[in-house]
Amino acid sequence: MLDDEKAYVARCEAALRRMLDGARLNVVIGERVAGDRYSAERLGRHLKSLAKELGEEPGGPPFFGRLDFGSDAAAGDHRAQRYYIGRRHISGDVGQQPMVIDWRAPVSRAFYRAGARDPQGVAVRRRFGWAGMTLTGFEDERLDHGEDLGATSRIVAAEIERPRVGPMRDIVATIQPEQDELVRADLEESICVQGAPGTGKTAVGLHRAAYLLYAHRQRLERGGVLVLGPNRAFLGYISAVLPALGEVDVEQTTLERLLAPGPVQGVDGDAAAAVKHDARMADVLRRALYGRVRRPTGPVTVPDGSYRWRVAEEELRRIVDDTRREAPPYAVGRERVLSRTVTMLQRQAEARGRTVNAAWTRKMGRAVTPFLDAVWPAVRPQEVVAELLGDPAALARAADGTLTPQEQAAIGWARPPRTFKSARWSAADAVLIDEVAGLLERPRSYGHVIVDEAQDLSAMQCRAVARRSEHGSITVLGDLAQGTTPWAARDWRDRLAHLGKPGAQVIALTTGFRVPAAVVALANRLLGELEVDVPPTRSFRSDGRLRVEEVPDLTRAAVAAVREALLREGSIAVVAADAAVEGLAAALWDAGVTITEAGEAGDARVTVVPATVAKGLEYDHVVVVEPAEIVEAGARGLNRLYVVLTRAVSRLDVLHRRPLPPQLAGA
Ligand SMILES: Nc1ncnc2c1ncn2[C@@H]1O[C@H](COP(=O)(O)OP(=O)(O)OP(=O)(O)O)[C@@H](O)[C@H]1O
Repeated sequence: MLDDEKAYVARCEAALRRMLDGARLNVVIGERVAGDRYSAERLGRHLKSLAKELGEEPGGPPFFGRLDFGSDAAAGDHRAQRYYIGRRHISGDVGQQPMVIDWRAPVSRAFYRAGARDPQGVAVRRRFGWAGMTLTGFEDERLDHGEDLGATSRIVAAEIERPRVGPMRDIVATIQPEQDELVRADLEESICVQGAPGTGKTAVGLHRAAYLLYAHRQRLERGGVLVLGPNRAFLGYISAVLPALGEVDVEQTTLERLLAPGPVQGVDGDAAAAVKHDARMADVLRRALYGRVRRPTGPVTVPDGSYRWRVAEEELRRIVDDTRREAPPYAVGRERVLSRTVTMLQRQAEARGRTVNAAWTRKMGRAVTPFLDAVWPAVRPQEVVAELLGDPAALARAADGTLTPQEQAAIGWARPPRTFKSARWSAADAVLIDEVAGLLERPRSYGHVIVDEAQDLSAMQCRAVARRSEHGSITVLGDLAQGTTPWAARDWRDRLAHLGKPGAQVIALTTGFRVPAAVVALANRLLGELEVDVPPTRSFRSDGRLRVEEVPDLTRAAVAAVREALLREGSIAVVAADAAVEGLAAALWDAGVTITEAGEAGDARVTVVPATVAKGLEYDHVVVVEPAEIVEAGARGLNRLYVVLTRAVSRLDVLHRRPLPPQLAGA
């Protein structure tokens, strides 16, 4: 029977080659047959992108599952049909059904969701085991006989427990039913996934992106899909997943880089950052911007040949007041005031029998500009923020009743730059500038935005995301227990409101696929102290090893732990307080151990990871150095330690010289 399946593999590979050859040939023919140059180019571009998609796709097994539908009515249209499920669609011969169905196609849903209790018409579900490109075996579940292995399937368990090497991989072959529900949620639905470490939030988010692009290709290609992660190391770690699923056009970045593409030059103190990230700043900025709009004083008069046109002060006031009431984006408002004023002039001119054309309108527009600059001046967002932070009187005007005098003092610049162009903007300033830019002009709205580690976003950062998903939906991924920024969320409701999706459903994932049970138990000792209400997690994994050791020399012990870990397969990380990282890296280097930077692709199996960068990453073997120092290194230190302790897939060593934090004592 395995031989039959191997023969099918060979047929699939041949069919895939034919598809690729066909696509390439179409490019050539398409260029020749198109009637005119315009359609030749359009057709060519379309066919080339198809060929590129097919050709660029990284190789891999052609399928991972098979569904045999039963012959009763429950099977519906699929009665007695057999389907192979894989990462990509493979066409059959002309008039024949596909050799392999895309995992995202509607019929594939049963592969993930069918169970003994609800077989969905499926008689047998087959999972295939592979070693590289070689088919090594399969495992059947006779759902029609009530057989349902669920996550105890040998093949599923092997995939989840495999030692981790290199960057994150896709999980299409083993998506669990509760994950699949989130992956395939409707495009219109915004969802928030609260999940403990290793429950698959990131995996779910990335697969959801791939699913939505498949199900709503045209709409999303127009709007675009954006994935936001916490830092560069994290993005490096996840960057290969979507391309492996055939999706190369998803923008993956950090919010910081999205808002300030250049380097951030300024640094805020804690007090200033706290105020700048507070939702009240939205009000302050709005007032600062609209404080520039002035009441017209006096009429506008414009000489025009032997005539002189005039708009009275009263009328000008009405124009400005009406425009303010309509509340368009600021830049649109300016255009409106201009065109309404010119219209008034035009009416007078036409009443006098003057012929009015485009050149005349432009001339009037120029003549009205000084008035416009006085009542509704053009501004740049940086200018507004610089004035606010650099001029205490301006700040007081905009923040009166909203920020206390102390808060105003905290964000004011001690030494304002000469002009806004020479300001050294901080990361928080970039968020403020973006808020003003959003008042001036609405930014591009994506079709779907996926925000990972969203618990760490401030209210103002959430608003920046909301502006970019105004006409789309979002997937919010996070864990309240892993919040490490000073403004991290303690509950999801207010964050979802700032994200512009107050009605989004919050769904919890509670099965952990990364962290072994013994390690979960250790980390859970901290949960009670983190002041968040999150459901407990059940670890899928009973394997794994935890070692907590008091040592006289941390560096020497860390080097020894790494040496021992190197005897086995898998990635290794030494995680320590940021200040200790350099010393540890140097010691490992001296001991002849090659290391790579967190999130960088490299051959070395060992990484030294600063505690502040560890979020979202995972390694097969983790060596945590001096927990007490990690806790002390900043606010929310216990949350930080919780993140650090939950990065291990197989083995965790906790090395300490000083006493462990009391919550871990006796571990
Ligand atoms: N259904 C699954 N099958 C196989 N592996 C899975 C499955 N779900 C999750 N995993 C694996 O478990 C690990 C943790 O997943 P992921 O990083 O998505 O979790 P997370 O909830 O984002 O964790 P964290 O909160 O720590 O960032 C990954 O290696 C992922 O590939």
